Amino acid sequence: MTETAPVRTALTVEATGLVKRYGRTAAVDGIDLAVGPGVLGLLGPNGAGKTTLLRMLSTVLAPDSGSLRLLGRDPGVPQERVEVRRRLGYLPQNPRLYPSFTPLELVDYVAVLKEHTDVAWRRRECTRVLESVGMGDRMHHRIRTLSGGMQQRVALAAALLGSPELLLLDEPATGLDPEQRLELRSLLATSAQRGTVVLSTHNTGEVAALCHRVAVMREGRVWFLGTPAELIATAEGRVWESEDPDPTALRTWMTAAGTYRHIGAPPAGADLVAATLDDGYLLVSAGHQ
Ligand SMILES: Nc1ncnc2c1ncn2[C@@H]1O[C@H](COP(=O)(O)OP(=O)(O)OP(=O)(O)O)[C@@H](O)[C@H]1O
Repeated sequence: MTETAPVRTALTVEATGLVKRYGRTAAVDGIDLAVGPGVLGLLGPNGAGKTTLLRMLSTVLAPDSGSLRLLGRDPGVPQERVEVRRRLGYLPQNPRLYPSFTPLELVDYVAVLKEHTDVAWRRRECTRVLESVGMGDRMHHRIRTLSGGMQQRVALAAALLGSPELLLLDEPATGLDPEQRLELRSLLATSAQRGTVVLSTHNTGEVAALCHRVAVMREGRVWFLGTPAELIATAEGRVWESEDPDPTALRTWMTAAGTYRHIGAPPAGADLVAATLDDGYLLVSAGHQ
């Protein structure tokens, strides 16, 4: 097989006017996105279109319209798509693993699908990625005997195969205990030194700890794209606390201390408090950036 030289570009993802519909639902409704090296977090409420966007970026799903370039290539062209697939890793939401396979067999199978033909390399690489997610001691156990968090780590190992330049992760921390979440953070920080990581999450703490940039999605669109600090800044001066609920607030909730925290347009004399990433996210996802 003759292979063309990989195209190196500062932008790993270049999307313009990306659209994907399911019947009358526009799951992704005209997204423009330019992503370079580092970790990009996708935040958004249920049904915002995060999974659909990640599935398009992973070449699993073709867009209905718009243009998409991944790693400088056009995934719509079969030959270029093969190269892109070799250079990206994808962890789907709720990955379904073959229960009778062992982790080693499963990860090796993914390596074969990526057309890695060197058996010795595959053995080394599969062992390396399984060890990197803390599954080295269980790589010969049947997947059906593993806990949910362990299965998630096996799926993550498969995504890390070949140290991909573009790593796409759909809620990667699902099922992981706090210690494993910390391990995941350092794994992803390492991956981001080599290329681009795009992950969807509902956890703003994860975004604050890990992401260089954050996109807030709602109804199939990106409503905010910037650094976590910039997302916090959208809420500065718009968060206040009081002893009682405030019906003028956009959102109000009770804190652990029993006081009320509000976001929106503060009334005169309001007791303004420092904004957090949660506040910024809540404002933007409510359509009030
Ligand atoms: N295969 C499908 N068939 C029909 N509708 C779909 C399909 N996949 C997604 N949708 C719809 O597209 C929209 C976006 O869904 P998507 O799964 O991309 O959102 P999400 O942001 O990942 O949500 P969550 O946070 O719940 O995972 C939703 O309205 C969803 O119901």
